Formats: sequence, C-alpha cells, structure tokens
Amino acid sequence: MCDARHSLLRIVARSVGLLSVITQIRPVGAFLIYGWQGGGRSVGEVCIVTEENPGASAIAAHREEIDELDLRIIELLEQRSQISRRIQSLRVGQGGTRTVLSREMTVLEQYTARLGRPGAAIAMSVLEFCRGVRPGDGSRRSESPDTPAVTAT
Ligand SMILES: O=C(O)C(=O)C[C@]1(C(=O)O)C=C[C@@H](O)C=C1
Repeated sequence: MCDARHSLLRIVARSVGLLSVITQIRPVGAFLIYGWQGGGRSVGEVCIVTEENPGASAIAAHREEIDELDLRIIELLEQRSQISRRIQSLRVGQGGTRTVLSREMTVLEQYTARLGRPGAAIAMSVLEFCRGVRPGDGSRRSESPDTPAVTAT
C-alpha cells in the first residue's frame, strides 16, 4: 500500500511538471485526493493550485519593459534640458530673451503632429521642464537668481 501511494505521488509530480510545461501555468501546489477501489486499484485525482492570476507574470515582465523605457525617457529629458539651458544661456548672454515663443510653437507642433492632443500636453511639460521658467510668469526652477527671466516676443 505504501508503494502504491509513492508511485501515485510520482505520477502526480510528473503530471504537474508536464502540465506546467504544456500550459505555462505555475503551480504553487497540488493536492492529491486518492482512494482505493475494488481489486486493490488506486484512484487518484489531482487538484493543481495555480497563481490567482496566471497572467500576473506576463504583466510583471511588461512592467519591467515600461520601467526601462521610462528610465530612458527620463534620461533623454535630462539630456534635452541640458542642451535647452545651454541655448538659453547663450541667447541671454547675447542680450536675447530666455524663451522664444515661435520656437516653442514649432516644438509643440512636432509633438502634436505625431501624438495628437495628448502630444500638446506632453510638449508643454517638456518645455516647462527644460526652460525652467514659464513664459510670462518669470518663475524659475533652478536658474541662478541673478539671471533675469525674460519673456519672448
Ligand atoms: O530652441 C531654443 O531656442 C531653446 O531655447 C530651447 C527651448 C526648448 O527647450 O525647446 C527652450 C526655450 C525656448 O523658449 C524655446 C525652446
């Protein structure tokens, strides 16, 4: 009887392994319900316990992809901001304005053409992040206080 139980457990273990390979499920456990029927033959039923949401691992993998993309976007924004500030400093150094509305319109159009309405909001945020000042309000994010914030024409 002990032998029969062990061989049944082995079959169950194999079945669970096989099932998980075939169906890509991740068993977190398996119940074995078994008994005996006439002639000493065992009958068994396997109840496989899987993750609550079998798609959870796929979602986690895609989230990793998104995290990597977000990191790249953040790095690009930092890079863009550095270049933008360099341009602004050069312009201010030449007696010009810190911001140039016509150029901002061109940037805005590029985002909108490609991304539609949400593109406009993204462009505005990108510009705000890069210029450090909002046209008209003179506020600044991190520029030195002795540099006047000049609104473009
Ligand atoms: O292209 C410029 O002239 C910039 O100063 C860069 C930039 C930008 O970040 O895109 C920033 C401020 C200006 O108002 C316009 C555009």
